[in-house]
Amino acid sequence: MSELEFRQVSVRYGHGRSAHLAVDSADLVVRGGTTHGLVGESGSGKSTMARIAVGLTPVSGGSILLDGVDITDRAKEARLARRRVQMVFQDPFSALDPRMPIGASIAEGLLATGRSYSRLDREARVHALLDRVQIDPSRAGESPSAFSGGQRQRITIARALAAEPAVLIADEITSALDVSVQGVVLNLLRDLQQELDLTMLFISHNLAVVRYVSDEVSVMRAGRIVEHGETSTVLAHPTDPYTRELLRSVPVMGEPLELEDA
Ligand SMILES: Nc1ncnc2c1ncn2[C@@H]1O[C@H](COP(=O)(O)OP(=O)(O)OP(=O)(O)O)[C@@H](O)[C@H]1O
Repeated sequence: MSELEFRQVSVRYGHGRSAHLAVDSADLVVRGGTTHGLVGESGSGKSTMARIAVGLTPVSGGSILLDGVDITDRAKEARLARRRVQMVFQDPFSALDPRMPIGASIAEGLLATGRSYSRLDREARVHALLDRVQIDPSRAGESPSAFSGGQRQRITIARALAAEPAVLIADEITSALDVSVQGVVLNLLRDLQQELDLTMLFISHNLAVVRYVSDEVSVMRAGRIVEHGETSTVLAHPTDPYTRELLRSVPVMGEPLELEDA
């Protein structure tokens, strides 16, 4: 089981007077085999944390360690380690190439393992992955447009799993979905996390969703981690005023969370 650690990480967008510190000396540890929720209001820096972990955005300072290897480094070892961190994005409609059959998209994910597969092995693996995310494997040749939003999100999860990730980063993966299918995707993710002993960073502004899947939680505000701990403790006894505010202002399943007095 792999551990992902953000150590004193900062990210600055832009230069000079227009520079903006999106992440400010953030520390966060996703323990091996657990799900760590990252919550915070829009613009607090959550997606930036996801993007730096998979190398889509460079860090301006600090390091990100996967089992002790700094994956922000340019060395070959770091690049190989970074492939073991995979991300599932918010929007399943833009995450898949519309011209590519879904089986081919999933097969692309296999490349990150660095192994070579025969055509038969590749097909067998793609079929097994589709089966695992409850999509009929006989539909591997169909394009993404033939599938619903929830099905597409399951296909993107299958693609991420094809890379045999040590760490999965899920960035608002249910927010573009109908409420009716959000539960299906969350349950699938929870099952996969347990089955594969995945280490998962689960980003969402929806506290109900975070509570459902996360062992631990960190709260982000204006680029800083303002509070972290076991999910049940943080949500029941938030110590930071911002967390209390967040809990009060975000309706959870239509109801404000009941807060015990600190
Ligand atoms: N490519 C970029 N260039 C400049 N500023 C950016 C860029 N990406 C994000 N930002 C800014 O950095 C800050 C953090 O953004 P980020 O997307 O990480 O927050 P977030 O918490 O994920 O928000 P949301 O939930 O709305 O996606 C915001 O002020 C945002 O406007």
